[in-house]
Amino acid sequence: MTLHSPHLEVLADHASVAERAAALVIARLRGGAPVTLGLATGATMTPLYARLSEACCTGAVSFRAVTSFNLDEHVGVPPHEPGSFERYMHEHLLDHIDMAPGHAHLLDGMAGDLEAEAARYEGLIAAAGGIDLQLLGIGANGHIGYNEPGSDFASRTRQITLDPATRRANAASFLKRSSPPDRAITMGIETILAARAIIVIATGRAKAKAIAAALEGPVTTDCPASALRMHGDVTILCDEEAASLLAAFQNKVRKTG
Ligand SMILES: O=P(O)(O)OC[C@H]1O[C@](O)(CO)[C@@H](O)[C@@H]1O
Repeated sequence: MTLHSPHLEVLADHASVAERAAALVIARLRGGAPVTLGLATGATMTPLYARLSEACCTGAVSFRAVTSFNLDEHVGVPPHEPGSFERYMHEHLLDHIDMAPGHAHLLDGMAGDLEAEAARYEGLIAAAGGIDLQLLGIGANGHIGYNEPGSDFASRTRQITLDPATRRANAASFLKRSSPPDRAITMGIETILAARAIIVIATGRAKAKAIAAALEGPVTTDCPASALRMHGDVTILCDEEAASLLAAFQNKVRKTG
């Protein structure tokens, strides 16, 4: 197995990380050639999507030639309900940009046959020629998409049972339910690693352990994000809190401090 060192950028705070990520996405879309994006959800992504929406509004970027595939969706949560990733995507990005109708693909967590839904999605990604640029967040337990610890690095899109820690982290998004959903459908780790380039964004102290394990710990299914070191084109954008447990960051701070 060949391992790579992701390109790491540590920025002051969440706003600077979102600004930098937006600049990278906008640079990729400039010129108007067709681009297939992989999209993530979650609190980390919200300021990035706000900047991309704003940039589209002012004409600084267009999504007309973009096709997108979202990473994951909760099972059994209808699209209109709070906590649905489909609802999140409409609220934060899709309703504010000029993407062509039908070009934004989302997993259907309400599908009766989730295996067929996963196969449909993999087929659509393949038919689109694969993903050019995948945006990723990271869970506090190191998950990417909803590939929880223990997920096979050779996994493709499938149904997964969420960790109790992930369900606790999700609780605030599902206040109208007696408990957050226990299952999701997610692109697999191999599906994610098939993207031609990947940008990971991580902010806040709660992500520091996962970032340190992903970049400096062993490459192991115990930390799904460590699989990113098997990919040759990964950029990690962190704020100082998320980078705080990285030896590489601590050494730099010691030298410049
Ligand atoms: O940005 P958050 O809300 O901390 O979530 C972290 C990651 O976990 C997920 O919720 C699971 O896919 C992603 O949407 C997100 O990138």
